[in-house]
Amino acid sequence: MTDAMRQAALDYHALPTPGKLSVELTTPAQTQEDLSLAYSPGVAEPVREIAKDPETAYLYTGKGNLVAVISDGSAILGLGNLGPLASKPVMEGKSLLFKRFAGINSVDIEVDAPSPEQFIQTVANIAVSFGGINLEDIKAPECFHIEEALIERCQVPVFHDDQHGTAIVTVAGMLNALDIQGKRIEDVRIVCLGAGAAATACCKLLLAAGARKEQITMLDSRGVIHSGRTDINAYKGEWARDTDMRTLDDAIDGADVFLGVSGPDLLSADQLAKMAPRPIVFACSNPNPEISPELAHRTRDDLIMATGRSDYPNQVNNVLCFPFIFRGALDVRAVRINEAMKLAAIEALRKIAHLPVPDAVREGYGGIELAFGPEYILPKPTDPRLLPEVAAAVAQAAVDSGAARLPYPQHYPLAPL
Ligand SMILES: NC(=O)C1=CN([C@@H]2O[C@H](COP(=O)(O)OP(=O)(O)OC[C@H]3O[C@@H](n4cnc5c(N)ncnc54)[C@H](OP(=O)(O)O)[C@@H]3O)[C@@H](O)[C@H]2O)C=CC1
Ligand SMILES: CC(=O)C(=O)O
Ligand SMILES: [Mg+2]
Repeated sequence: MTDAMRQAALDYHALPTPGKLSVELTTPAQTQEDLSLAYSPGVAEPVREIAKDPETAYLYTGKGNLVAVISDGSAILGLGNLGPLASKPVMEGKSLLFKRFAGINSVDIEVDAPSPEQFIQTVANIAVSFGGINLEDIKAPECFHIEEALIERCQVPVFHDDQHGTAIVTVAGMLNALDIQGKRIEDVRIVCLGAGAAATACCKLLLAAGARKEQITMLDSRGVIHSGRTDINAYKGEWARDTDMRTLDDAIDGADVFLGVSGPDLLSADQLAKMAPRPIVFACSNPNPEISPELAHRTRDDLIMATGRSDYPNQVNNVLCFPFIFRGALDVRAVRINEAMKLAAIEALRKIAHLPVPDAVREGYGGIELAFGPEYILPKPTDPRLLPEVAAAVAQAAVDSGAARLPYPQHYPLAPL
């Protein structure tokens, strides 16, 4: 990042007021009468109603359109465990994206918890305030138990975005990229660099989409996850292969797909050069990918290259999922976000990428041509069709799969924001 860009990023966060969010009122609060309705004595009436019937909280409070973005700061982007306070800009950023793209009110909550159990207890204790819980940037393996426990304990959808949001967008982009490269998911050899939250969920969902487990080689910071390893936890153990490969150098030879969800600059030009013809490289580590697009394109001209960033073509980033999957889930008051809802989101994302791109979207990206192909495998986050299409697909899947507590919304399809 240039010095000018770094300063612009800091200024963006500092000005015109520190941070990226504020709270606004939705009801009048000017007169004595307003105050006696908003606060004492009027506020006692909805209190009594909610005490009698908790469902009325969705009628008398903002709960139904409020998602908490919650982190312990243990895996902030690809920057590592920098603690809860340092994660706040990212969590505010996720809240910004919820509001901007799906009209969902969101608050960021950074939890300084000395143990996963205390984190779980803290989130479970406050979950009643929200329509949904978006867990963010919590490292593996703790994130798996944390999410499972919270799904069990909370009455509202709990979704670890780095696992499932990332996996949904990755699979949608991968299926489209494979089509362009003329390859079938059943046939391709996949190398996944990283064995944490994002990697595990992406590989699971790739399997659900048709990939074959024996064709996936996963690596952590110590190399290939193989059956001889005695230093791996049970989550990694699920991916252990009976193989002589030990390093990325070994694994990448002849691979069709590189999925990077690990850290910066870990795939070299030589390694990329050894991949099969027409390879697919998703270098998704943020802010710096496993290989820079410049180097990748200099190295070979037959690849499809994607990163997690907004400033290159093919952004594979969970922003394409979490605002819209929560919109659909909230609007049918889903009790959970299940596999059917994830698959519906994948299909909706894939489909939009095939449609002509609205001029307004192109203008926001410097007026460049955008059409389905190697440089455009997924819609841009600003595409106004994401909200109506993905939310509708998710809501319908929730209804059909029994996760919804309300019928398919009469006010759907939603108007673009
Ligand atoms: N584009 C997107 O939408 C998203 C991108 N990401 C990116 O994915 C990365 C991982 O995030 P997440 O899964 O949440 O974090 P986790 O902490 O859960 O996992 C990180 C994984 O990366 C591995 N790793 C670290 N360094 C290396 C290395 N040198 N070689 C191989 N593997 C390495 C770790 O290995 P070990 O297990 O040995 O410690 C671990 O398995 C981040 O860079 C993040 O920005 C994440 C979510 C969404
Ligand atoms: C995009 C995102 O959630 C991450 O890099 O962690
Ligand atoms: Mg994240």
